[in-house]
Amino acid sequence: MPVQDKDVGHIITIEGGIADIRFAHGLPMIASRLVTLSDPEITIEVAGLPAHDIARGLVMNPTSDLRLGLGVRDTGGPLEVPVGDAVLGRMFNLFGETIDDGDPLEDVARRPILRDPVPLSERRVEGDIFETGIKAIDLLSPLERGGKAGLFGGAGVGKTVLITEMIHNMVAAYEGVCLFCGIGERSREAEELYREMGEAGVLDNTVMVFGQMNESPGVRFRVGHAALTMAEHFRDEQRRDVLVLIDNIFRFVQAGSEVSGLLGRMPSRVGYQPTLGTELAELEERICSTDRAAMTSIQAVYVPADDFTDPAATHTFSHLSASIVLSRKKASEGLYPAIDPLQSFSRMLTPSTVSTEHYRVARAVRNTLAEYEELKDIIAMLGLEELSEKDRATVRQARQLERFLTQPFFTTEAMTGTKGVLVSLEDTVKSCARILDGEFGDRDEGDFYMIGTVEDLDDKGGSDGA
Ligand SMILES: Nc1ncnc2c1ncn2[C@@H]1O[C@H](COP(=O)(O)OP(=O)(O)OP(=O)(O)O)[C@@H](O)[C@H]1O
Repeated sequence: MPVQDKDVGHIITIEGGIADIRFAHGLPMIASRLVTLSDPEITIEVAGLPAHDIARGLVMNPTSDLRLGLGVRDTGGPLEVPVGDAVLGRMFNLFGETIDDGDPLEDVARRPILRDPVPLSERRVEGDIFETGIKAIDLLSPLERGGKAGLFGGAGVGKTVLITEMIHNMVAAYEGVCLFCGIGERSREAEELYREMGEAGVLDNTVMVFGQMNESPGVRFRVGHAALTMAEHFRDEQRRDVLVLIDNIFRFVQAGSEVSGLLGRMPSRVGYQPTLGTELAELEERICSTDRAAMTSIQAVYVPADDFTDPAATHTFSHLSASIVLSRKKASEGLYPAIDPLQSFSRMLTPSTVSTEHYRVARAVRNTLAEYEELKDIIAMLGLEELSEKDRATVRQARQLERFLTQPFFTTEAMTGTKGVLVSLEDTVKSCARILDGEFGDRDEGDFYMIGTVEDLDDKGGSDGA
């Protein structure tokens, strides 16, 4: 389509990642995609209209190629990304360009990255458990098919490892489409994940979208929406279930805060943008299940300085049906996955949704671990010997359970030298019930470390029921 003069403006200021563009004949809409009349094109997203003839935009690409006076064209709508079967097995950036080594996509349907969430009346709550094969999660914070789960933790406690393990365990058996969205993390991780998924042979059902830490705040802020547009197309047009994995949702909040700073908005609580709540809701509310198909999501959430009262963490908590909290203390003791069962929560763990036995065992495990937690102070002051026989038995069982809930991962095999295991929920429940029954008496707690089910204890020797 020939460019009409009325759609063209000129850059009048460039500052940081922000450019002001003067349009002589009418302004573009907020969130419109503008492109420079240069080669290569630079994308600018309209973020504000500070005067009757000026649009203020976020520059999505590196700004070094911009210059004053450069012509800018309004494309008349937001950024668009390709959708449909053509995206399966491919890796994309925010602009919908492929970033793997395959051929570029041509002649594919595209959809705008910004869309309103599905109305409440069309949403559906599933109520089935989504098994992960990871003992500590399936037993104590089961995920919901069609629900949203968060993996919370400070730096380096194992969020990425856990999400990669879930991909490994779930994607091969999953009949729907798996969509992975990387926001603001290391590019190396993206490349590794792509290679691993290719090797595992699950790439055909997978789409990956990345806006990593080296990219502009605008890209990191929008890439989650781009990924959801692709996911929604599978759910709505093809009626296929979708599993959306996001690493890391905190980086989305952080990008929003950077954008807000660039636009000169006054910060709010703890320096975050005043619009944190709405921005997060705009993204999270798009992740939902409908009558057409289920959209399940697992999101890693970085918790700055291990402070769980940080506004980014608390706002994210409120959108989730399950939150799995990773603890630095457990990680430092090598108890991986470093899940803190007392802090983690799932809406699914109720007598009406899980089996009676699962509920009973999960409650008993949690209570035993909670009692042990309370006894720790006394043990530190007086020593284990001062405890009553009953309390000593509780401590013994809790320490066995704590170790039993560790699990060797497939994705860390090369690092730990231990083969990964996947344990069904049924086996986890049975094993924990036997530990709670005291069947393993004084058996060394170390024997329970990094095993699958209690059947594996036989391989470790020693005497059962001593
Ligand atoms: N299940 C596990 N088994 C063995 N080691 C693990 C496990 N999980 C994490 N680790 C160790 O912890 C390190 C950090 O893990 P990971 O990169 O997943 O953390 P993260 O929480 O995503 O960190 P960041 O916030 O920096 O991205 C790993 O490189 C590994 O050494």
